Amino acid sequence: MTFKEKGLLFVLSGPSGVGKGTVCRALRERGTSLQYSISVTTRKPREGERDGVEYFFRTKEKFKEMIAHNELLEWAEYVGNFYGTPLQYVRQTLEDGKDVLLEIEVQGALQVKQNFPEGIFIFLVPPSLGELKKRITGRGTETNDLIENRLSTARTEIDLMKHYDYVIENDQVERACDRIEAVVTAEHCKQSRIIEKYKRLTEVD
Ligand SMILES: Nc1ncnc2c1ncn2[C@@H]1O[C@H](COP(=O)(O)OP(=O)(O)OP(=O)(O)O)[C@@H](O)[C@H]1O
Ligand SMILES: Nc1nc2c(ncn2[C@@H]2O[C@H](COP(=O)(O)O)[C@@H](O)[C@H]2O)c(=O)[nH]1
Repeated sequence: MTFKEKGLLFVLSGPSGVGKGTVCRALRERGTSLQYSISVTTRKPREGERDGVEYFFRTKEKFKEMIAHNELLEWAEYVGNFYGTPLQYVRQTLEDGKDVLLEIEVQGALQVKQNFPEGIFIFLVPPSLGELKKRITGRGTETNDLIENRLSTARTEIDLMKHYDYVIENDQVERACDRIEAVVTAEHCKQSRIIEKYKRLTEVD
């Protein structure tokens, strides 16, 4: 029997405006081994966002069809829009032995945890709630109402961070990236030790 080495699934969540997207972009620029899943959403593209790059932008009807056909690993309604992770991309990439990073909100992350408990769950936190408000307001992409809505959702999300394996502060983008890379390295070491042990225990004399 062989022990096929699959990729690891990392899930990054955190309140709106904490800097998940910024940190993921910085990680990409570093050229780590992580692969990034592109989510499907029913929200309208922001200025500069392109279909198939930041998101696959779809209608509510199409999104519901994807749910009905079991095409999503997880999905959630977040502040009036639907978001979901295409299952096939994640499944195939992990099978190919590559790590995947999902940048998703908390309800979706908890679904992944139920269906894929071997995933590694990271929660990104801001230095303070005041700083979070400053960041989401400073981004200038949402109306005041939506900002308030996202900030009140943030409080509920923070209550759920106890379900995560790691809590990482995004005080500075490069430092947050270092911490995430340290988690990836540690999880790989753990995995290698398990595989090594398995091979030794199942070796034929
Ligand atoms: N460490 C940081 N220090 C200061 N500003 C930051 C930091 N990280 C991100 N920002 C800024 O905060 C704002 C929100 O960042 P970003 O859009 O990446 O957040 P997000 O968590 O992906 O939000 P959402 O969940 O709403 O998509 C951006 O203007 C970004 O430049
Ligand atoms: N459950 C999921 N949440 C997702 C997914 N893709 C993104 N997100 C999260 O939604 C909010 C809002 O994103 P925004 O781009 O509108 O600011 C944020 O927390 C994202 O992480 C997904 O596939 N599933």
